Order: sequence, then structure tokens, then C-alpha cells
Amino acid sequence: MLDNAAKPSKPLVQVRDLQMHFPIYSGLFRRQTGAVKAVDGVTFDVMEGETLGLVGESGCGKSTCGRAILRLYDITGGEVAIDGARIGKMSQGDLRPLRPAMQMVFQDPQASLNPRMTVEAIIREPLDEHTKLTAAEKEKKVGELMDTVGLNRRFAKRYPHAFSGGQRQRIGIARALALNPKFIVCDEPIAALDVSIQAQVVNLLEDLQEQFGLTYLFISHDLSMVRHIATRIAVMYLGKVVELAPRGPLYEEPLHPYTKALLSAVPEPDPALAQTRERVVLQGDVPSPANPPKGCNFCTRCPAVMDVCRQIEPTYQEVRPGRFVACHLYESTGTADATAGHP
Ligand SMILES: Nc1ncnc2c1ncn2[C@@H]1O[C@H](COP(=O)(O)OP(=O)(O)OP(=O)(O)O)[C@@H](O)[C@H]1O
Repeated sequence: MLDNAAKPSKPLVQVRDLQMHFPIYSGLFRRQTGAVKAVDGVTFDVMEGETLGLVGESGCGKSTCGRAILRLYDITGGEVAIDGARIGKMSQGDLRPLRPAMQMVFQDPQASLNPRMTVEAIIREPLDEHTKLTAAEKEKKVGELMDTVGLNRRFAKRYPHAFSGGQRQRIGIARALALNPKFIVCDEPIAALDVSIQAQVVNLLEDLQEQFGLTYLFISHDLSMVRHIATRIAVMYLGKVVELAPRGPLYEEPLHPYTKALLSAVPEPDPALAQTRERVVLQGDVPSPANPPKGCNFCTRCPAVMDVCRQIEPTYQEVRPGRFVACHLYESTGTADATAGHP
């Protein structure tokens, strides 16, 4: 297991009040009648060399958040800085030279790899687009990348369908590594794989992080898996981060009622902690991100709901060193306002 917690580091990625709203059009004239607030005011840092886990139920906005950070979308609001470069409002042209530094590994290697391209061509494509290497240099680099991710070079001329799910994910990872990135968004990279293969891919990602000093945003709905790979974890609910904490404290003592509920459904390997953990069953469904509740987004399902929660949105604030929570239960104990210091 990788433990970066002790390494002092600086933020590589800074996300501030990020918003990604998808317009809803309806009627004869296709007028905009609303918006899906998939990401609605997310703030966090990803420290150099760390793995920040981003967890939450399906549809809470994790993938949209990852893609918006990489500027695969024109974001609705907020700012993103990568290695000091403010990219939130940059044009795609200005972003181009920065693209090599930030890459993505997708959930479904089957869908994300072009079935009509050989493995060699898939891995070489970013080199074709972003470098002036000669054909021989590219061939050498592709071979090295295949070695790095544990793919046999002999299979370079084969097509993705000839590979297993785990091997296809290795192809996706090799492609993501081709331009020597600093930051990789791993969007549920093992969710589509057999359980027996998942650990191998996680181990590969950890080895690569160590070898190349990579920084990961690791998106997953699987809290027991994230516990093994993430240094810190951000919990999302309905477009917002409700809690962010280092791995140990989050699992030992979750603060936000939503985190408590999520964790109560995860088997706890530590018997002492398992005894103290109360089972929280959430009532009702997640509201639509097109029509989130007034006040706190979680108020319609929160077991600890108070009157204020239905009126006023809680402030996302540092309630203990390194622990950020958006919940009225902790407002009075807050040590900082939302703009002073960041996770
Ligand atoms: N291009 C889009 N246009 C409109 N709505 C979208 C678009 N992409 C995502 N959404 C909506 O935004 C919300 C968040 O979706 P997102 O895929 O980011 O969630 P997620 O947490 O990653 O879920 P999952 O784990 O199922 O992928 C959902 O309600 C989804 O339907």
C-alpha cells in the first residue's frame, strides 16, 4: 500500500467553487428551461504525489467533476489551476500545450479504445499529436510504455478485442502515460474489471505513481477499495463535496451524516471499529440535480436534519485540521470560513 501521508507536498491541482451545469432545453423552440447541476461548487486541492479519492453514489457528479477539472467541458463557473496555470477559462487552443500534463484513464477500456486501431497505434496516437518524435523514436517509446504497464511487445500489432479487460485497461494506462503526465484522473478504472484482476490494476497504478511521481484523482463508488489507494478522500453528494478528510480519520470517525451512512454499508475490517459503527439506512431517493432541495442538498435524507438545514446551505469549512465538512452540525465549531485555507 502506498502511503504518501507523511510526505510534505504542495498542491498540484487547485479546484475552487467548480460548477458544471448542463442546460435542459424543452418546448417547440428548444428554449433552456433549467439545468442539471452535476457539479455545483466544488473546492479542493490535490497535493503533488498524492491520490485523492472522490467517492459517492452513482449520479452524484464524480465523473463530471473529473472531466471538468481536465477541461473536457467548458465549465459553468469557478476555477481550476494545474501546476499554477489557471485553466478554468482557457480556450482549447491555449490548453493544448498543457494537455500532456493532464490525462485520464477511463472506466470502460472496451469503450474508450478505438477497435479499429492496433495497440501500437492507440498508444502512439498522443505522441503523433503532441510530439515531433521520429517514427523510430515513437516505436521505441511505445515498446517502453508496453513494458512499463506489463504488456508483451509481441502483441503490439493486435487489436483491442484480442485482449482481456485487464490488459485493455493496461493499454489505456500506457496511452495515458505516453506524454509523461503529472496528473491523471482515474475514473472508476477497475469498476468494469473482474474482481481477480482489479487488484493487479490497482497495484500497477500504485507502482506507476511511485515510479513517475504521479498525482491521481481516483474516482470510485467503492469505498473499501478507495481506502487502499487514496491518501485523502472527498465525499460527494448531489454535486457538492460534503466531507474531505485524510483516509484514516475518515474511516475511523466520519463526521458528515452522509459519510456515516455510506460507510455503514461497507464491511469494516477492524473488529474494534466494526463494533462502534452504527448502521444508517438512508430513506428516500437522491433528489434530481436539476432540482436540488433548498438549504442543504442532503436535508431530504439526513437522519440528523434540523430546521436550519432546510433553509440555509451549510458552509464548506475546515472543522478540524485537514478535515473539511459542509454540515450545520459543525457550523458552530468551525475554525475557518470557506474562503480561508483549503483542503
Ligand atoms: N452531458 C450531460 N448532459 C446532461 N446531464 C449530464 C451529462 N453528463 C452527466 N449528466 C448528469 O449529471 C449528473 C452527474 O453525473 P456523473 O456521471 O458525473 O455522476 P457520477 O457520480 O460519475 O455517476 P456514475 O458513477 O454513475 O458515473 C447525473 O444526473 C447525470 O445524468
